[in-house]
Amino acid sequence: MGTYSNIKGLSDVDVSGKTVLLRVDFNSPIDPITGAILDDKRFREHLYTIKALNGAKTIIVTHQSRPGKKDFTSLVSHAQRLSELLGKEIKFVDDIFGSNAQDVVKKAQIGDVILLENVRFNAEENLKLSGEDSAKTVLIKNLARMGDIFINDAFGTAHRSQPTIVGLPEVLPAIAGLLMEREVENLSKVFTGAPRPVTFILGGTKVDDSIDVARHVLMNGIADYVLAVGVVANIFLAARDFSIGKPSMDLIEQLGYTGQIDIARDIYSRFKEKIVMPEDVAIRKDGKRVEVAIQDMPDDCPILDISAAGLIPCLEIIKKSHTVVLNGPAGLFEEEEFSQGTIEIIKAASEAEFSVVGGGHTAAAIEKMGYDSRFTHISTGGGACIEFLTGKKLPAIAALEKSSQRFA
Ligand SMILES: Nc1ncnc2c1ncn2[C@@H]1O[C@H](COP(=O)(O)OP(=O)(O)O)[C@@H](O)[C@H]1O
Ligand SMILES: O=C(OP(=O)(O)O)[C@H](O)COP(=O)(O)O
Repeated sequence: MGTYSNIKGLSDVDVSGKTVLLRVDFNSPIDPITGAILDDKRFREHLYTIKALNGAKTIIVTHQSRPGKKDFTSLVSHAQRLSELLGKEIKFVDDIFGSNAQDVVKKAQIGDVILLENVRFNAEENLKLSGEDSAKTVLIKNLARMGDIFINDAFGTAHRSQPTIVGLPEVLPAIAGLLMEREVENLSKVFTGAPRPVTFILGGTKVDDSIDVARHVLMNGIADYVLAVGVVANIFLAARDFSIGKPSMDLIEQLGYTGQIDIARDIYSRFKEKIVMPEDVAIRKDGKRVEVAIQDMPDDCPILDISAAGLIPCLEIIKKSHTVVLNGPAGLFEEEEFSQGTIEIIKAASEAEFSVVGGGHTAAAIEKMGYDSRFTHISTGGGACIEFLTGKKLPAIAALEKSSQRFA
């Protein structure tokens, strides 16, 4: 499979006539009252793999949310949405591996698609386990009995060392699905072979992950520039001893990222010439958007966007970049008054020869603008994408590599 030659894909293995266990990530935002699926991007992205399995019996394994959360639900609506998108009936079973599920699988015909119940309804799936320990679980032993081959297409869950992700490849020959392949190929191209200059735009609120990515890509010569925006920019501004105002400092503290300021200071001291951030910002003052230079920042207002003047150096960097990796919005874009920076950055990033996007909020902002097709790749992963970009080998990928050696 391209740069990951140790992993097999659908072009390497003939699955026709087989019973395939397909792990996808249909975890989606849902209406807490009606249970309706509010965004079906992940469904649409998995369709290519599901359609490619037309010559097999397909058993889909997925999760929705996790125990304790309001959107931890059954997959009835998911089955409905998948049927609509696929244009054929999906057999939903309100069971994971019990006799009911085993029965439906036994009776299924080639071309049938079965969706099992939310796999996180089984307590074992919520454990963080090694591949070996996962293989010993009741869940994996029983799921494995139902299929001939395992296909992992769940890139969004690739950073979780959970039984269906790392255990099924231990006990069944495992390959990557088409979405997993596309994600891994595009995201690894960011590290090697991407046209330079390469710029990472890191925003949003996941500061610890973003700082990790910045460190990895700067230390390893992967990025020519890091453009910090959103709360990540506020951290770097604070690290440079600018006063960012009490509300923005309070938010950093609430998010538990105060310690990241020192880490940002260290990175900035080493890579000053490569790290850019807006030094002119938009704040909320007396309920309205006001633009100020960071030196004139009042102490009682939050920084919520980049100002028009602050955008100029940011857009300059993006315009001269041939590769742009965009992860996290540049401000409180949900409020129109503070969406300008995010919109302008998305517009500029979409012009790059090679453009990769991570993060649910960022992808949603792009989709709302109707700009999706202008990007080379919009990842279906939030946590998985950012962890991949920190240079770590994701558990799902390590498990697929191991499986292709074991079942060579
Ligand atoms: N300066 C800011 N102050 C407060 N919130 C911000 C700021 N910049 C961005 N945000 C918020 O960050 C959130 C998204 O962050 P994150 O979850 O990290 O993005 P993604 O889902 O794309 O990875 C949005 O809700 C946005 O309003
Ligand atoms: O949506 C997901 O992660 P994401 O919100 O980081 O993209 C995945 O389905 C993983 O879910 P989890 O974070 O509950 O393990």
